[in-house]
Amino acid sequence: FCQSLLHTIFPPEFRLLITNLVQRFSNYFSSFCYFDIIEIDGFSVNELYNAVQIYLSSSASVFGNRLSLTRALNSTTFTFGLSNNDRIVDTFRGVTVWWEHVVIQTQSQSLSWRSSPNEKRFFTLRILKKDKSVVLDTYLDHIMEKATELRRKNKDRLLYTNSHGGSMDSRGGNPWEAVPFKHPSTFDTLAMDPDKKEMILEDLRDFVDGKFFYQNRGRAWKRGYLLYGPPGTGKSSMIAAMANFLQYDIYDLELTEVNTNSDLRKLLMKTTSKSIIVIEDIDCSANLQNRACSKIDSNNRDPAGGGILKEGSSASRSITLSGLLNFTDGLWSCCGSERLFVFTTNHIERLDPALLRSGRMDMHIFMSHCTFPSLKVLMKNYLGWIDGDDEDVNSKMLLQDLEKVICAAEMTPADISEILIKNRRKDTYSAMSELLQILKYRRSENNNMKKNIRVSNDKSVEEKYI
Ligand SMILES: Nc1ncnc2c1ncn2[C@@H]1O[C@H](COP(=O)(O)OP(=O)(O)OP(=O)(O)O)[C@@H](O)[C@H]1O
Ligand SMILES: [Mg+2]
Repeated sequence: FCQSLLHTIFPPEFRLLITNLVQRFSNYFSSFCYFDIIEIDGFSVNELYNAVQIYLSSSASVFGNRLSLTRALNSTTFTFGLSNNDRIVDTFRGVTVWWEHVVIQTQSQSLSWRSSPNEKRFFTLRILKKDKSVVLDTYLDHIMEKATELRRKNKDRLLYTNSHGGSMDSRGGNPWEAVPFKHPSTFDTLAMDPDKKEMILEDLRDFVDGKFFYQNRGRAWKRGYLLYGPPGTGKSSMIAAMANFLQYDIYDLELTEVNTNSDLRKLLMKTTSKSIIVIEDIDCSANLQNRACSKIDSNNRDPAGGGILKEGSSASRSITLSGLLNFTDGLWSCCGSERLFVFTTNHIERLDPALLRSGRMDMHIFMSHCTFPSLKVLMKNYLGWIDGDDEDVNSKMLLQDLEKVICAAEMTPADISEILIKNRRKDTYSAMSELLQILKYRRSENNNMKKNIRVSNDKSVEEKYI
């Protein structure tokens, strides 16, 4: 009625003025304010619109009755979204906000060769005026952060490798090449002492939650792990389990491909946060005995006392131990945050103490030969054996026998996995009996070998005296 009255009485310019005035007047007395977050801002996509969409998808899946469902390329999960013109309420630090997803059909303006979208989409955020500062100062940042986290969670994680050394590729881009990371190892399938496993998990949880702890103590938000032990004890499997647990990408650094310290630095600068930087078999990767000897003298002679180094050998490259130390602990190491450095070796005694000190390698984890608790995990993995399910006396005795021989057999989890894979079609009891025979055989072999060593040692002592 008011509108038609306006139309008949007032001229158009005057009508606009009055409408504006009424709007201002009602805005002045309303306790709400509104923000429109438009999908396309001019010609570019509004990042905040995408972030809100992802952010709301997490709560929409819980509260919504009618939702849109999408699955993006390279995504591992489905994404829920608000349907057109649907609403949702969210709360943040005690503040309630109302979201509406508005879709307006627009008419195509011209006949052009480019198909233009004929929908205008935006989110409207309605908040109480008194909450404006909370929303603008922290809520929107919280949405952006949460969206980045969800995006990372839903995306395939990547395994990077430096196939071009540290130099930029011909396209001037990233020195790292990536493939989707699909390793299925988890802490559940990892065979190791349960206490040790829990200690590592606790350490990883602490690290992830430690943003403010590290910041307040003036430390770079990074942590170093050294995994050492015989081949086949699960060092690489542990790295995969860590990445799967933390949902991090992995940068597998092939040190022998890197020619100079500056290339090493470039590689480091191109890694992202929330990642694990891995150097496998660090003792074989380069000549890194100590800081001084890693420098090559003018005659290309190994300063540690060795002969002249062959051209192109790892030591004749100019990557040095101090370069590697700076990589893990120097000023450059904090150019990103929330990163783990994991080094593996079969021979910890060959590593320079500088590399092992806390702050560089904060945790030294020994991956041992298979123990009884590890064996239980492997039997669960490969035979579907469940602890406590062995009711009959024979099975219980078999289990006790396995416990007695497992340590003396000195077999790695990789060896035992192979035996269990071969016998996985047999029933659990037969597979375990087969394993017991092999363990007993390995134990007696080990005992004989130790005896022979003792005899030869005794003989050499006798010869010395004669
Ligand atoms: N602790 C373990 N838990 C579960 N599986 C294991 C474990 N150790 C070894 N395996 C099995 O053995 C295979 C080889 O293990 P992995 O590559 O992790 O050993 P590694 O310690 O890295 O050996 P290397 O020192 O030769 O690199 C894995 O594919 C896995 O199936
Ligand atoms: Mg390995």
